[in-house]
Amino acid sequence: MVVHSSYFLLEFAGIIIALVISVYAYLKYVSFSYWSSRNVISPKPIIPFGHIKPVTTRKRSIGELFQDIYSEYKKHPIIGVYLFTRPNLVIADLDLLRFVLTKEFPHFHDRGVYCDEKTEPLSGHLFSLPGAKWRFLRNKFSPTFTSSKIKQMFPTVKETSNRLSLIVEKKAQNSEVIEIKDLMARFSTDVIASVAFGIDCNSLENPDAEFRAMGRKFFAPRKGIAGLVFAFPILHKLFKFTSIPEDVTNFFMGAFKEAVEYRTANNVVRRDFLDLVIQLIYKGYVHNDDEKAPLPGTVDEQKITMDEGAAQAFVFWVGGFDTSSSTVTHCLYELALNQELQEKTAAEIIRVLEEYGDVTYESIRAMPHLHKVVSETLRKYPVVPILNRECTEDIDLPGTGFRATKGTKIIVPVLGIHWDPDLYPEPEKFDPERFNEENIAKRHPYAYLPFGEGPRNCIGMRFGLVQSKVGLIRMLSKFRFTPGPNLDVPLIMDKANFVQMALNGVTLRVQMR
Ligand code: HEM
Repeated sequence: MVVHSSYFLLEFAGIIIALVISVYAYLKYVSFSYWSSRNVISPKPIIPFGHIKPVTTRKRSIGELFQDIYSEYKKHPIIGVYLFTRPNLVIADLDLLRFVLTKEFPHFHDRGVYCDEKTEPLSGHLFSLPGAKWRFLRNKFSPTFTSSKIKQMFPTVKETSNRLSLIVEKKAQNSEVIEIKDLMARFSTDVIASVAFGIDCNSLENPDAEFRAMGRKFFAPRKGIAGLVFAFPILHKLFKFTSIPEDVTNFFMGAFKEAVEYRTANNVVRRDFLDLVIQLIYKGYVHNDDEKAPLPGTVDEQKITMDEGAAQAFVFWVGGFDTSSSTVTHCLYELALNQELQEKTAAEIIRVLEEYGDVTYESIRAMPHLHKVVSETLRKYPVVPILNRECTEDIDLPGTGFRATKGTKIIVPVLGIHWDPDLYPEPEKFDPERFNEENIAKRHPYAYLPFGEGPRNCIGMRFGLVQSKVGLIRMLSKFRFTPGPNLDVPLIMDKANFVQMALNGVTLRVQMR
């Protein structure tokens, strides 16, 4: 009996060892030889992580991982990496970036991220949709982001910024320390909730408002699986992982449908994103700015569904609130550390506000220094630290000898490029003059990618900039910021978050001017 069971144990151990050796050999000689067999330079992978181990152990964020790889291998135009066993191609050469993002966009028009409209309707949004469906919706929605449409939404941004100012004023009168990141997230939550869902959620006064709570929940890192599902979107389908927590989905679907029904039943017309989405649902196109109905046959009148509308309102919220609030937060942080620059920026703002009477859409354009400061903020802290694309049709990548085949995953290391000392000397230095006309002209246009590039760039760029600048104008025209006692200098970024965000918040002391 004893002899039998020890044979069994030995056999079992032998099978396990043989299995482990076979898997190891397969990974090493098959999976992880993908790049070497195609003569593409690749850092040595760690089995079974490939190159993603520092992210899974929270030593580096995903943006920092690709920054490290770019910095070390940037003399090569393309670099092969593995996210676990999944090959991804990093593009390090700026001309090649232009080729992928713009010139040959039809070969790279997808992101290759999870999207399953049937089981998760909110996942069918512009950011993740592939192919013809993306093109259809991007064409439908582009007219909703023109400057004249954004101008119509300006009063909402301005009114919300007044409320922001009142809240900060109470703190400034006693020279209190405030946590800027959360405050700004509440400001942009209120703006987006109003323009995309028609809801006055007032998270500025009520930090626990449901909209804000749902935002926190959606952006809370989903432990363990985030890196895996980014590398293998198929896991969503296999294991029924949803990309959005169920209660977040129910909340947004409900809020959107209720708002649409209320406006249509009561004939309410407000000049905001929701109104434009309603036009796309009921008419199939948005009115021209001159408000004349288009001639029959001159526009595509194919309507969008309620679910498609809800998914876009959702992505405007996801794409709009954290990006803008992080931008304002990082900017105030840098200005708190550099009082001279803060005074210079405030002086321009105060002078222009006196000239225009108040903050207006036009007054923002009269603040070139503020624009440089915001540009440098987005250079040093690109909220989206990598871009990604998927090759949708085989094509040779010029100057590399490599043919990208359908399905090849592409990564653009934005953080690495923005911190490249050959492009931006002393990259850790905050210097808005990098964005004066002369310096911009000297740089490659693809050396600056905070909003991406090409036909699939950020559709909300104008709105994001307006919202961020109005927040800054309100803050800097009335208040002075200095570092708070617990401020991390330099900022420590949250390694678990895809977007660039300060781990411990940004605490600044605020005083009246
Ligand atoms: C400072 C603010 C913002 C930053 C830094 C930012 C950044 C980005 C970046 C880097 C991308 C990817 C572009 C690419 O792959 O080439 C993107 C895509 C997108 N953004 Fe923004 N964004 C901001 C504000 C907004 C706002 C306010 C909205 C909506 C109201 C928005 C909606 C979107 C959407 C829908 C996409 C996907 C576009 C597509 O694939 O067609 N973003 N954004």
